[in-house]
Amino acid sequence: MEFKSLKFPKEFIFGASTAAYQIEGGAYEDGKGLSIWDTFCKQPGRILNGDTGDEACDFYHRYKDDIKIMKEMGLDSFRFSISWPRVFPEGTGKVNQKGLDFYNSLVDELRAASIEPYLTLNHWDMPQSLQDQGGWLNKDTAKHFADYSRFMCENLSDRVKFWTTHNEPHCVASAGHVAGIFAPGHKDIKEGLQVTHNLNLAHGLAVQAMRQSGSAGNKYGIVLAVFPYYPATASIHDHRAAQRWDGYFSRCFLDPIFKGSYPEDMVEYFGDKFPEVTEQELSVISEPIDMLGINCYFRRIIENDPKNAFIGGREFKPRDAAYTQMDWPIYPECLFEVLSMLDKDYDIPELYIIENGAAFHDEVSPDGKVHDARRTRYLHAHIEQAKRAVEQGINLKGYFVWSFLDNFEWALGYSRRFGIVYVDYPTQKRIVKDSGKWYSELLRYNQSLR
Ligand SMILES: CO[C@H](O)c1c[n+]2c([nH]1)[C@H](O)[C@@H](O)[C@H](O)[C@H]2CO
Repeated sequence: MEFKSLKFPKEFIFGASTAAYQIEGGAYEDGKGLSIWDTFCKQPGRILNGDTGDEACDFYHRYKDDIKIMKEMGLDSFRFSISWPRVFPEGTGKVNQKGLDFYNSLVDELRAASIEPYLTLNHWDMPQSLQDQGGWLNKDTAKHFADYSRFMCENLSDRVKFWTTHNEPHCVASAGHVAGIFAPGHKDIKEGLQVTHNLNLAHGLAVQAMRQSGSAGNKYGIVLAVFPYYPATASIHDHRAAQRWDGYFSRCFLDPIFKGSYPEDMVEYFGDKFPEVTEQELSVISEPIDMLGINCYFRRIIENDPKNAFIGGREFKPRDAAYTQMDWPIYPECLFEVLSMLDKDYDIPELYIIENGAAFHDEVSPDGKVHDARRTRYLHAHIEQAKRAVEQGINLKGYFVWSFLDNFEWALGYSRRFGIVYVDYPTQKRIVKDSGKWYSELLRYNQSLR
């Protein structure tokens, strides 16, 4: 029985993750306002093949049928995000009732299927109207985010227990404001660091706001991408470069949230580009949270690169590794190593793996099935590492695969498939891949032991 080595505690939950802009579609429907990704996709050259999230997986219309698939698979939980401009077309002020109705119905359908909703409030698709007022560079946006978070909590927290503020704020700050490859497409290091701080502030304000209005027993947190960082060689320059990547991409979020201060080495490294930070703001950012969601797909091997003006390093790709279609090295131990580091260095009540998965070239075979054996092997190997962490006493409470559906992969459009369910975009037909069937068997095995 292959699953004996994947036996988890009874309360451990298995789920699948998605995000609004990547699956919903309905981008201009029923009163939804523009998001910065709606705008970004319309800018020539931004997205591969000129793809957009206009229709995506049409989840906005097909969610009831998709939830039937989730139930048949035996998902314990479904992680999704709220499209802020679908509920607040201008980001603040007037509510779009049809947008709120959609999320109320989504949550009702999930609960009726005995699937635990796991919610993220900001998965990058912020309202364009707030971007027009400076977006995350404007500290008022942090307050608007807290008001939006409070509103959603008031309306859904009788049925939604798990609330996370941001998904990967580092991505919004670095890819969106330094590298310029994600919305809003800015390229300014000082701006990116200010956005880093403002996102942390928005997180803290939102947790405080939700705690005041949400139901007792709710769990509040954030989803961060955390990787193990390795130097490409034994040279001190590569070691320092790896430390800088870990310093910015992990600790410039983990430390203010869990320790109430930014890492001194990073404040020193960025010098006058680092934003002004007050003790009062740090007190808000470090508002205690109940859980941390982790996105971890691989390890990052870093070599020194003075030409990288932001962080002074670049990723090294060893030839002896296997790679996914994202050119990410396959290294299952990344999960155990990240969870062990977090358990050692931070005081975190509960940990969840919110995203882990792989893109491979998938095809529908003549038998009408999708035989994605590499994805099954990837999931098996990584879930084994999650089990290893649980056996070491690390307080890991759940694992969510990225993703439930093939979906819009940001600047790469629809060219990458991460789903355990295949989406034939021209027809929107769903096909549960072999990896989805394997994952379902794993869930059923663990449920049989409860
Ligand atoms: C480099 O891995 C990151 O942690 C990461 C990978 N991913 C993510 N973050 C995002 O949260 C998702 O929206 C992406 O679709 C998904 C797949 O690219």
